[in-house]
Amino acid sequence: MRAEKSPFWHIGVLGGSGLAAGIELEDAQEIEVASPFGKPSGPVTTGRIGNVRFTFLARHGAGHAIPPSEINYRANIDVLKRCGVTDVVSLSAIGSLREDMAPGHMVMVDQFIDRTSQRTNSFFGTGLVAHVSMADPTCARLREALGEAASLAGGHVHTTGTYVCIEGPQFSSRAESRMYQAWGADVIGMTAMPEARLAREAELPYATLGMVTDYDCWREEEEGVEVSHVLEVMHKNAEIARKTVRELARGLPERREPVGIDTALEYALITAPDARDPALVRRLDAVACRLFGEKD
Ligand SMILES: CSC[C@H]1O[C@H](OP(=O)(O)O)[C@H](O)[C@@H]1O
Ligand SMILES: Nc1ncnc2[nH]cnc12
Repeated sequence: MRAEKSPFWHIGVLGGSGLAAGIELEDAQEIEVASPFGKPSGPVTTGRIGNVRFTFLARHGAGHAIPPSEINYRANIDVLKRCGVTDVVSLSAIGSLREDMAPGHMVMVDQFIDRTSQRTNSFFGTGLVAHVSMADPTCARLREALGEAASLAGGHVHTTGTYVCIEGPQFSSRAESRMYQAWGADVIGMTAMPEARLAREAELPYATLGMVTDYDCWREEEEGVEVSHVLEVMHKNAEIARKTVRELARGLPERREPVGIDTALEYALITAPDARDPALVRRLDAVACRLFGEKD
């Protein structure tokens, strides 16, 4: 595993509901990548759009077989890092908690509220403790490039939004939906956490392109959310999502300048070297390759 990031863009794409079929890539190759954190959601597909490399992984697996709580988020992020990705884009179906974020719109999520309770949310633990900052959980540079690309692809784009991540798999009650509004959340989903936390620990800039599929259930006149309706909207939007990825590839500068998130672990490790668990350190050969990987 190379210790330093490539000076060229390599975007990992985590495809969500309605996007398991992936994105169109040149010279595409499907690869099974093993992870010390267990089984990822499936094989990755790696290829190019112009000069930019993309590696795609369907987070719910083939045929959407894996529910949000059972996704092995650690293995998915580890595998993307192992493939050498420099940045991660998440494509997600979301419910809207605001009148002006209508079904069909795109939201460039910049903040999260985490309501999940059953997911392993860190690569670190006993024998190697780390505390990374999550003050700004998404990468402003990547988010802006993705938002620009989504606009060029014909999307109606909201440039910021707070995403509340629920455990699911059930949708929310009306009381919960209104409570999330009162908390200041704009959109709702079930998968961005702990994905965004783990990306940060793996020193990978992360951005979510949320595609609004429904108004959740806070509106009096609205029936509850139905999956068939969510998927119908997602299938209509899938082409815009794929076009967004192509526009992103076109819009990125040829070389990738480093960002602060590339060194997020620099001051995060607190465990003294002689108190570290060597087995845990070995498992972090990709996630923390800059610190524990083989030197070139
Ligand atoms: C199919 S509706 C609920 C489902 O859709 C979203 O998934 P993803 O973020 O992977 O697109 C939501 O978070 C739920 O998992
Ligand atoms: N209303 C909603 N709640 C949670 N996850 C969703 N994904 C799409 N719509 C959603």
